[in-house]
Amino acid sequence: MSKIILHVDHISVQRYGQDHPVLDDVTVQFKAGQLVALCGHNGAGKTTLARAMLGLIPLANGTIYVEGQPLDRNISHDVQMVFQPPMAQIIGDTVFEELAITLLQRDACLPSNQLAQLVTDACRRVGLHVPLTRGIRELSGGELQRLCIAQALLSEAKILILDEALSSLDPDARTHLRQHLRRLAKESNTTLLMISHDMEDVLAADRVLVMEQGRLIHDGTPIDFFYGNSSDTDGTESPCESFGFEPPYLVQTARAYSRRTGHALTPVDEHQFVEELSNVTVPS
Ligand SMILES: Nc1ncnc2c1ncn2[C@@H]1O[C@H](COP(=O)(O)OP(=O)(O)OP(=O)(O)O)[C@@H](O)[C@H]1O
Repeated sequence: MSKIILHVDHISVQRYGQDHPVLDDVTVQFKAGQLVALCGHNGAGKTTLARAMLGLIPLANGTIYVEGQPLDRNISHDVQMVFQPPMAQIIGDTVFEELAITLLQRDACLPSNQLAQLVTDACRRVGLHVPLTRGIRELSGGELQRLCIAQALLSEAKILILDEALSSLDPDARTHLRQHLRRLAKESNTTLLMISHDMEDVLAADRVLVMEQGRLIHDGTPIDFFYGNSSDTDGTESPCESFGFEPPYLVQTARAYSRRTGHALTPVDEHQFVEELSNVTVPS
């Protein structure tokens, strides 16, 4: 069983002049190697939770532990965030410079041939296929997002927070990068916390967290979230709908099929949908 990397233990955050806490007694644990989606309507407290996990916000109550140690300034490099807008975190002039700076911060004596290889590998891992000499200002929005994710992965953080980091990508690039992130989480044993309003992002995650008015109100798998009790074929609302989100087209189609035929399908991607459909026994 993978170990607990980060433990948010009953934390509350109170902003000056506000009656209600912005985070209200939030408790959640994160294991290594998971892609976790964090969703919630505007103002629910998602970014505040992320910033608290980075150690950037004073807590009114509770403690955050990273690998069992209370979070403080000395160990906050274990948690990294891809900020919005992405340019806010860029220092270098070219793709190579940007990634080399991060690598050299880790090991200032890296030989140049190894440095070049590691930069090339980092770009490949996130699907950034541009010359390493390309100027940062010449990158498209999607390429810049990939560069920021590559940089955050090179920092060897144990928890990487992506706050709406896929939002500027076109739908194809978004689908591709989502699958990539899922693989990266497993391969590098990094926990990726993806803050998103996009239900397609949520569908691709291993786990779904939902926040409302500063509280964590749901923690489960995408199947729980989108299909609820999988034996329901009578149109009962799923948690996704009851929290006020619109399920992705794939989920709506599968649920319509289940209601109409009485065969409960719970796919989270197209391949699974086809497989589940092909296993349905049709009465002769
Ligand atoms: N620096 C601040 N000072 C006072 N209140 C703040 C501050 N930052 C955030 N808030 C308030 O805290 C609440 C939660 O904000 P937060 O940005 O965490 O929500 P969110 O879920 O990330 O929202 P969104 O989806 O709109 O980005 C909001 O009511 C917001 O107005």
